Amino acid sequence: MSRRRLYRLSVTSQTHTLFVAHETSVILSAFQQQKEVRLKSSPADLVTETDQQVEKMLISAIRRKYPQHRFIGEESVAAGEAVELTDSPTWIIDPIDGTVNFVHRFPFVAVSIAFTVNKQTEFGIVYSCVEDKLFHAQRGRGAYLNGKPLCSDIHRCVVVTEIGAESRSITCCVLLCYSVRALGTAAVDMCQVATGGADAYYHIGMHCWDIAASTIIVLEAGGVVMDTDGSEFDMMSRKVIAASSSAVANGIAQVVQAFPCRRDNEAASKRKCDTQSERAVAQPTACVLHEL
Ligand SMILES: O=P(O)(O)OC(CO)CO
Ligand SMILES: [Mg+2]
Ligand SMILES: [Mg+2]
Repeated sequence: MSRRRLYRLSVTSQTHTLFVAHETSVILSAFQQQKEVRLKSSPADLVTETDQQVEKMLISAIRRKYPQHRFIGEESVAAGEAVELTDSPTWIIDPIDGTVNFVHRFPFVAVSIAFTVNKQTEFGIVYSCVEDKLFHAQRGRGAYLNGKPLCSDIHRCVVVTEIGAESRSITCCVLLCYSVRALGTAAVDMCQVATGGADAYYHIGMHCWDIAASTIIVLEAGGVVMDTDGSEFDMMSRKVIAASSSAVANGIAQVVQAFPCRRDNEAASKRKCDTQSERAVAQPTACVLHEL
């Protein structure tokens, strides 16, 4: 199957073409290779050369075309850039969503790209590279998987979330629903809701680059996105429920237990904890390396 996919997306009245083929071929060719792994904010927050390389490639390709646009990129933020979502056209990029999967060759890794103007998401792209599944949505124009329209018409009561250091509320949903799944990539988890493969996704602790693109894909597929407390979704809050209907989303909001979580756009000085961890453990761990 050809992995060269071409997007034609209308951005602020201009039609432009965005190739993601080259960037994703970099991920696929590195997928089976040995990787040098570094830790960021915690032992489960990994980064590889490929994450950094793909983010640089994407940003420089987009910047050549749109020099005035702004960027929020996961690895640029890890390198010290501030997270600032303004009214200016802004690209929110997660070069590899599912880096732990990528390191372990668990075949769910995605490139996630969202584009916002006036803080509103205009379009989102999630490319699940190994599956060769390309999700995209544009505001008001629907959501698509490999070019075919998506709708969220299925109620199978399967919920996706992620189980990690900051995922303290999983047990409440296990008791509530039929079954819980975790694919290791928030972007692909949420796209499962858009396809109807799962009824809902919820999480506290993901970042804007993990969920920005898949949020508009869920909405354009007919789904619902809200804060885990049932209030309006806030891209910077790091709290999200995505569901096939308001009833399902509200049901989850009623049982999710809140816990403190720093906003993405909190001042860098207040994110001291992450920075200290990065300095302390900037080398591979044995538990990761024995798999390589
Ligand atoms: O692999 P990443 O980009 O760190 O994202 C993880 C969550 O932090 C999976 O969604
Ligand atoms: Mg991510
Ligand atoms: Mg990532």
